[in-house]
Amino acid sequence: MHELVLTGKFTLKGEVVRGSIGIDEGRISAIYARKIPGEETIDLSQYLILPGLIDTHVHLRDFEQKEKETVESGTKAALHGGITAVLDMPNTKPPVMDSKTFEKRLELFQRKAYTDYALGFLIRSNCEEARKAGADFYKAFMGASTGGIYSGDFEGDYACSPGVLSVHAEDAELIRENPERPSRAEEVAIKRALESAEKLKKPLNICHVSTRGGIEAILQRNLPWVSFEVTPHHLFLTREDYKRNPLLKVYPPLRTEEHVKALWENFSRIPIIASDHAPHTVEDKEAGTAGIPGLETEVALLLDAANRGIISVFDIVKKMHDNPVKVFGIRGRDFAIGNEATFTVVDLKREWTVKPEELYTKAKWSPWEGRKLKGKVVMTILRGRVVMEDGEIVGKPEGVRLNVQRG
Ligand SMILES: NC(=O)N[C@@H](CC(=O)O)C(=O)O
Ligand SMILES: [Zn+2]
Ligand SMILES: [Zn+2]
Repeated sequence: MHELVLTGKFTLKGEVVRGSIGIDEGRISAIYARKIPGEETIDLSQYLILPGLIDTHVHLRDFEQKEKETVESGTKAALHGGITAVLDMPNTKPPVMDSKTFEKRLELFQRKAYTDYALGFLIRSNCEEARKAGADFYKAFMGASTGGIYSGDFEGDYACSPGVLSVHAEDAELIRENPERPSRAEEVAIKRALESAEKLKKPLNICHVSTRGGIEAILQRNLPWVSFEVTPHHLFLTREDYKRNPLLKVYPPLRTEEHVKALWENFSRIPIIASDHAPHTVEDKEAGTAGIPGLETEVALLLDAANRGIISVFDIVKKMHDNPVKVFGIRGRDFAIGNEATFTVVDLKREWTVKPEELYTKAKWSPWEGRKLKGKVVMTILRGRVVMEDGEIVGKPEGVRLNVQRG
């Protein structure tokens, strides 16, 4: 008799299977295409059980920017949005650029994280410290974004990275000369990053790709050790939305229809969808800071797109679970016997309207305020424990550090 049994439909190797998942001590102990007895059974037959989704690009701020977001508020927002693990970006205040600050951030997450987590380290001519920190992944900026830190020698920083390097690819010179950050600032930076990747043959993950030239350059080069992310805002919004709502200022900027079309033309070859959850207070946004919150809407936007037939639920699993696991070397998270019983449960039929007051993020605004979406995350399960149900966070901060192959 299993401690817990989930009954319902779940995705398994590209199929939707109706059956039961047996869970013991937080791990998957059985997967059956029929009902099985359990001390406790949760009937999820109306829903679809996905492997615990992972967001590889979030800014949880905290430290000296608690008013923008804290690890607590940001990871609660993640659970609310069906995200079971976050990769935390190091452009914090102070930035995570030395091993002491890295240790401090690790200790903060151990106390406050409601989701599992992997922590980043910002590389900029600090190779020694990067090695000492033993971070879960590394981050470099080729041009200034929030926090203003960027590499003087990107290739040198990339060469030094002890693990997977995520990169913000906008050319420093071009964005200095053109503050509106034209698409060529991204395209030039991506091409330069690909030159370095060709030479160094080390894992590189290009963040928030937003342009035709950018995505086509990566796909043409087709280097197996280069992956990339696309955000929901660059898929579902355009420059026209920004003209109507200045809060939608973000780096890289929202693009014209032409670029958005290129992302959709190549959608099947996008490895990772990540939110780039970049919370700022409304005051800061009105003062012109760049960044868009996305943790609590990203999965629902994709479910809504699945209901409209433009993507499939398997795309969500591939781009928010399977590929993040592969690219960042995350262990123990695959949907298989013996692995962690961590799931994102969705109701594909649920229609709802995005309301700022229902958000857990401190950034109490969303580009999709008032938007009616079909598809919602209804439950998040972490190692066999229900931690979010129908919008309520019912767990405690029991997130753990992801087991990644460390640099
Ligand atoms: N994307 C943004 O516009 N801002 C991000 C930084 C980043 O991802 O470049 C932030 O931290 O605010
Ligand atoms: Zn960035
Ligand atoms: Zn970012």
